[in-house]
Amino acid sequence: MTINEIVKPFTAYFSLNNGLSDNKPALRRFLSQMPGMYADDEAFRAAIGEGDRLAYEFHELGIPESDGNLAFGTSIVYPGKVGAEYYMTKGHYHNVLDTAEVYYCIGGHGLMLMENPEGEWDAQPFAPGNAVYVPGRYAHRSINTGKEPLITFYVFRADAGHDYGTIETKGFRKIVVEDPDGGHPSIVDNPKWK
Ligand SMILES: O=P(O)(O)OC[C@H]1O[C@H](O)[C@H](O)[C@@H](O)[C@@H]1O
Ligand SMILES: [Fe+2]
Repeated sequence: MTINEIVKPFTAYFSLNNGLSDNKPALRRFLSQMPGMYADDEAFRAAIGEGDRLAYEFHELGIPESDGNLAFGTSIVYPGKVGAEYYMTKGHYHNVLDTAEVYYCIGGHGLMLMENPEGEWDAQPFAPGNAVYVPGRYAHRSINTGKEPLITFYVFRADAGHDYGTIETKGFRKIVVEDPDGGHPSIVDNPKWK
């Protein structure tokens, strides 16, 4: 570790009400930044046509990406759907594939959808108080299946990096859609999965 990578003790504030921090501006992801990621292209075009929507935002504090450091912050996925598919993050693998991550749910309801290159997949429930463990080798995507913002606090080793390309190309095996009878979330095969 070089001298400018030494982090001094500090405290960051994240609101328990909306997940936002005043330490650093959040990085915002609008629907238009996720072309092709939702299953229903027509519904996606229609959604963008009505004016772009903020799908999620997250705080990345800029901790040096070196071994021994921890990256942490909040992620806020807003309620909404593209067609029947709930708003979600892009999702990613870690560049250092065997890096795990913990997400602690502060507010809202949803699912953490995961899959690994071995073909296993899983979905764990986000509800206030739940800490979801994402093991190494699992790509992960947060999905808001509720009516309130889904707010999570995450921690992972800072040198893990993000691999977005694999998911952008292949997609996840599963998608989470609102069931037409009853409005409950259901996990179904992704018709676009490659
Ligand atoms: O990176 P995305 O898949 O777009 O998700 C947004 C963010 O979600 C979480 O907060 C992760 O811990 C971040 O590392 C990630 O960048
Ligand atoms: Fe991650």
